[in-house]
Formats: sequence, C-alpha cells, structure tokens
Amino acid sequence: MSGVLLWVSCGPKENPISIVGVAGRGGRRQRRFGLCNGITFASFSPAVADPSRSSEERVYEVVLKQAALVKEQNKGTKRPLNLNKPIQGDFTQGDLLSVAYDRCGEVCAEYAKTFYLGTQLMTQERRKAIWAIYVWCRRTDELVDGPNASHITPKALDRWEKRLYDVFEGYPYDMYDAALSDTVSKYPVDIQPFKDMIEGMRLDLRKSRYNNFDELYLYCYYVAGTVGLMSVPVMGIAPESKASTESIYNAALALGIANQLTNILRDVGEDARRGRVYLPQDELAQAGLSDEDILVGKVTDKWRSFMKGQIQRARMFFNEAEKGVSELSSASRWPVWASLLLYRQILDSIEANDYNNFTKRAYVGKLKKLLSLPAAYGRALIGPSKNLTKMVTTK
Ligand SMILES: CC(C)=CCC/C(C)=C/CC/C(C)=C/CC/C(C)=C/COP(=O)(O)OP(=O)(O)O
Repeated sequence: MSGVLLWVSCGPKENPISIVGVAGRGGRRQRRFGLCNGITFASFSPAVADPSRSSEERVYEVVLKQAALVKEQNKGTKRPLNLNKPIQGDFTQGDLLSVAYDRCGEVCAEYAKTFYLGTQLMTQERRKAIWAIYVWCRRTDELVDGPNASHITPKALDRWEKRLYDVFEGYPYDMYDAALSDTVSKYPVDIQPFKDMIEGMRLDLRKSRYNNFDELYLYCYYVAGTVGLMSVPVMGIAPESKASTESIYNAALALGIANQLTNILRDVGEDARRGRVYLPQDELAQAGLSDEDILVGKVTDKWRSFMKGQIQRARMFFNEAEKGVSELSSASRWPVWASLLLYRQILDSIEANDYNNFTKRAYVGKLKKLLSLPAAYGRALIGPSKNLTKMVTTK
C-alpha cells in the first residue's frame, strides 16, 4: 500500500491530495467554511448558472443535455486515450490500467464498504469504471473535507478542474486519474457532472446556510445528483427499455438528491456543531424554529412536525428514483435497489429515534441491511416496464 500514497500525492504543482490514511470519513458537510465568504467565482460557468429560473428547472436542463449526449455518444464517437505522458512507475499501459483499477477498488473497499459490496454485484468492467468514478468523487470531496481542507482555496479547486479537463482529454496525472481517463474513453460519460461537483465544493467553501429549498436542491444536485448522472452511462440502460433516456437520468438525479437529503436529515446535530445548517431557513422559520433551536437540540412537537415534512420530501425523491431503477441494465439493478432500500431506511430510523437527530445517529442495523439484499434482488428481477406511461416524467 505504500506506493499508493505516492500515487495519490498528485500531479505537478498540485496541493497534495490524499485519499489514503485519512482518519474518519464523515459526510461532505464536515468541511471548514468561512475561508472565502463573499468571494464569487466569475471565471467559471457551471451548467446551472442562470439565477432567473428555479434550481429544478436549471438542473433539469443538465439532465436533458446529458441524455442527448449519451444518445449521441452511443452512436459511436469515442474519446481518445493518450496515456503517453509519463506516469510515475515502470508500467506498460496494460499493467498501469489494471493496477490503477485495482487501487481504485482498494480505496472503495476501505472507505465505502457497503458501496464496495454493491459493486461486487456488477459486471467486472462496470465495477471498475464505477470505482474510478467513486475515487475521483472522493478525492474531490476531500479537497474541502480532508486533512488538507484548511489550506484549500478556490484556486486549488480551479487547478483540480483544469486537471479534470486533462483527464477527459486522456492526459492523466496519476494512477487514479488514469483509471478515470480510461473509463471516460469507454463509456459515454460527460464532463459536466464532474465540473458541477467541483462547483458544489466551491459552494461549500463559501456557504453554510440555505435560504430555501431551491438553494438546497442546487447544493444537493452539485454534491450528489451529479453522481447519479455520472453513474448511468456506466451502469447502462436495459436494451429492452422503452423509457426515454431523460426520464432515466431524471430518476438517477432523484436518487442522488434523495440520498443527500437523507444524509442531511441524519446529520443535523453533527453539522450544527460544525457551524452548518443545511435545512431551508424559510421552512425552519415557518415552523417557528431557528438555528438556535437546532444547537440547543431539544426534540419538541414543533421539531417533530418539521421533520415529518422534511422526511416526506426525501421519500418523494426516493419514489421518483424508484421509477428508473427497473430501466437499468439487469446487472446494475440489484446494487442500485440495494443502495436505495438501505439509504431510505435511514429515514425510518430517524422516525424510530423519535426525530432526535441532534444527538442520536440514525443507522440501519446489520440484520436489516442483510435482509435488504434479497429484497433488492427480488425487485431487480423486474425489468423495464412495457407500459410507457409508467415512466413519463413530470417535467
Ligand atoms: C436510479 C437510477 C436510474 C440510477 C442510479 C444512479 C445512482 C447510482 C445514484 C446514486 C447517487 C449517489 C450514490 C449519490 C451520493 C449520495 C450520498 C449522500 C452519499 C453519501 O456519502 P457519504 O457521506 O460517504 O455517506 P455516509 O456518511 O452515509 O457513509
């Protein structure tokens, strides 16, 4: 494993980015903030920059674009992979890629055990590609959440974005990049969700409150919805699916949003102690609650009723996501169902804790986790719906 540190310590002129040997994993809300309050990043144009429309409308445009691109790329346009630039180590290209993917697998196995198990249910090719994407997301997250987070500036994120472009052009800086370069050369994965995830990190550096759900939705898209959009091209759509590509991408986006909302509801107390409140401020105020109540952490009827509404909304996103899972290729359905069923149970657990998400961490016990696997398997047997109307999106 010692070589890994070397590989991860990144490309030329980069701040060291470590994904190994990091104590604790934590969510993406453990980041420090206040480093760059008030700084705007005019040099970037994320896909969802127009403030005159709702976040949902703007994000849906990204979904449409992704769906159009995947159709285009499925017609046969392939990106070149130029692994010509020297990468540390004495490897042939074949060796390099197989070692690179193995390393990505090791990182997943170490940091995301359940996720790693889920990937074991996929075909080998897809599993490797999903590992490569996971590792890139994890490294991105660690820029603002990892051991070097206090030194991270918007400039470092700009450099990370430049490096992302290089990876997509087929010029990786290190092994993990090489795996991603290979993945994006094989699957119709677009750069946009990756760029948007970096935008989410910029947002996290400068923002610790969300005025309303529209703002929160955008944040959830950046940090989690993007993962859904990155994953579908690798997971694949069932050849017999009659659903529109955009409806499937929309379901994938919904799963990312649902997961992130669940994550936020689970970690309310923990986040508040770090100075962060992700719950929509206007909804808190309407419920007669404030940041102060969250810090005090007393479960009151007001809180219970507020939480019921938040949980209901997260469940709506899970329901939206459900509509798309059956349309995925058969080998990808089981892991996706498993992760959906498992993560959704965190909401049940918050209820079982009588909505005390201030001091009690909601979790899904081992037995429930285990039982979810056959349940997920059963659902995964159901393939694409023959009835088109079932998948028509609401937008
Ligand atoms: C539904 C369809 C059509 C496709 C599936 C598309 C996928 C895979 C969507 C899932 C997107 C996803 C996994 C988003 C990440 C969301 C999230 C909140 C992850 C939590 O990360 P950690 O912070 O490490 O979690 P824990 O703190 O719970 O360990």
